[in-house]
Amino acid sequence: MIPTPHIESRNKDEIAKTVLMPGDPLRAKFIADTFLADVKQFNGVRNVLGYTGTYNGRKISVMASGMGMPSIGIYSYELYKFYHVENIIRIGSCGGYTPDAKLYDVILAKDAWSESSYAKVQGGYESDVIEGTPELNQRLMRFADELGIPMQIARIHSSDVFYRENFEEYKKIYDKYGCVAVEMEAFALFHNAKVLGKNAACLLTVSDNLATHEATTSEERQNAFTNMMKIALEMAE
Ligand SMILES: O=P(O)(O)O[C@H]1O[C@H](CO)[C@@H](O)[C@H]1O
Ligand SMILES: O=c1cc[nH]c(=O)[nH]1
Repeated sequence: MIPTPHIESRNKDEIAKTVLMPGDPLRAKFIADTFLADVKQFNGVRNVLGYTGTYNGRKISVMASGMGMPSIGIYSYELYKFYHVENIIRIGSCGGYTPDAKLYDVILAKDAWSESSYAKVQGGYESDVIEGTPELNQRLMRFADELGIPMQIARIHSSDVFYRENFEEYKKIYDKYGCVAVEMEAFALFHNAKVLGKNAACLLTVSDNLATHEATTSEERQNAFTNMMKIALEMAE
């Protein structure tokens, strides 16, 4: 069933087996412009930009997910199911829940805890925790090591809500569930990978910290989180 309602490519070979997936379409463009050669744009529907190119001669794609679980739920499902994508690596920004999470730190999500109904509604999944694919995580840990980039492996919180009325709630989520940072997509991505027999991982860069109130700018979130990009790009086939 291609093209899909949200991806305009008519040829599944235009998309690599491994797709890097930032939330921000302009972060996807930055990665294509900065790191890839022989770049071809395969999606522009709704400005959710998608590109395929080569990294050190190896094929890889990068496409935005938009923000939130409904959005990454659509794009990751279409890529896995209709374009035969095998691996999706989310490369996102996150808010630190503890002062130990410093701006620009890279976190690999071992698993995601969420109060979201996404997995239950999509596939009857009852638990509130879903793991990333351990084999992908092993590879990403090795790449980070080889590149000399420090990376923490931890549980994260996937939230449906960016602006909580009760701001202090994050402290309870840290204490009770051990989530070191918050973002808004990994739980749905991990679920889609699980139900479709595919692989998913989530690399995050700390863009702000709820405990210390430090924050990066929107421009830095778009263009400056290059360490996680370099780790993820090593996944090129
Ligand atoms: O920087 P991205 O990948 O969009 O990730 C984070 O930033 C957005 C919120 O500002 C949410 O999508 C959240 O998950
Ligand atoms: O979802 C997110 C991403 C970055 N910072 C936050 O506080 N929340």
